[in-house]
Amino acid sequence: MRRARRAAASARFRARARDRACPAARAWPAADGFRAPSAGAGRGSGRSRRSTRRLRAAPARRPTPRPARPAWICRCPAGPRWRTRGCRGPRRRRARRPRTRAESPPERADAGTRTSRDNSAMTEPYAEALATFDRLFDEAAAAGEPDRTAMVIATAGLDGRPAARNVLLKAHDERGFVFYTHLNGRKGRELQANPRAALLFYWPRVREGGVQVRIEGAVEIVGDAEADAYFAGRPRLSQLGAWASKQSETLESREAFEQRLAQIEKEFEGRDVPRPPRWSGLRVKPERIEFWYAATYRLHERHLYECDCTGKWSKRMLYP
Ligand SMILES: Cc1cc2nc3c(=O)[nH]c(=O)nc-3n(C[C@H](O)[C@H](O)[C@H](O)COP(=O)(O)O)c2cc1C
Ligand code: PXP
Repeated sequence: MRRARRAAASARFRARARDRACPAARAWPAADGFRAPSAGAGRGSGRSRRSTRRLRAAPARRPTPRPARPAWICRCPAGPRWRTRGCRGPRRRRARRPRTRAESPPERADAGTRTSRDNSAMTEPYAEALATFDRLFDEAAAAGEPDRTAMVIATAGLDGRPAARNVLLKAHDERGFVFYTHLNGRKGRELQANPRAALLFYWPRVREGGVQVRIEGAVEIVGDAEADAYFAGRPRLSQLGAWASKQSETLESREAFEQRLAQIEKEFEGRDVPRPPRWSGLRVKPERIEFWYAATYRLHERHLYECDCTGKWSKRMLYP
């Protein structure tokens, strides 16, 4: 009896400690896993979290696992508590642009994935880096890059083994660079354990010989409202696919996936498809942004913007 009371008190203490911890870490939804909507589960348009929950077969609820101690120092206000003290395809003729980096970005209605901009919240070099990204992003569209939003994201779990794969940039602003994925997949699991990532864009058609952009930073999950809004705008089949895919798990056969998809299609027939609870957006909050401009004879130009541990941004050039 006394042991049970002690265990309950200790669980409460752990939960309080977790709630005080880094918001980036605590915001991950419970890893209670993907559950296909069960037969006879909740009906109705069902966008709310509550109805989403009803769609899942009732699993034994496990508490949100406390993320393993990240091997980095969190800079958020709550962070200190977590510190562990520790020639490239057909060439198109393009008008030559002067390579002035500091000009302001063109204002365009079709600003791609760009969302808000609030210079007041940014220190000057960071604002300049984001403006440069915006300008190059526009140039990538004008130059006919097949998909300027494709970026490689590199992660490493606690075993330190790096892994890289492509994802699509869906939003970017001063808060960071957002993509969407399954949180249960390899990248999702690695980022939960070690919420840091590196992003890489390569636009070979931009400027004279191509541009590379490297972004590194901490990763946080986007809010439910933001993820719901993005998910609601996806094609229905993509929405159903998000339910059907147990991303990164072994798939016995393509038929098994198709059957699963058909079953889920039936389940949601005649109603909206809610966002699966473990499918969401992840935002990489830049701490380093490097622009690499190709030059002949490998005499490239590299401009690095970085943030120190006090949040102050600076800029310097690097040898190629
Ligand atoms: C161009 C391209 C874009 C992709 N975009 C995404 C994406 O936005 N989200 C995603 O989860 N997977 C995307 N994928 C698939 C991933 O590269 C990867 O195969 C998948 O996310 C599983 O990765 P993981 O096992 O490391 O979690 C994309 C693949 C390509 C080739
Ligand atoms: C598995 C997966 N999820 C999400 C995305 C994000 O893109 P979209 O929302 O446009 O499907 C992609 C893009 O390839 C993807 O492959």
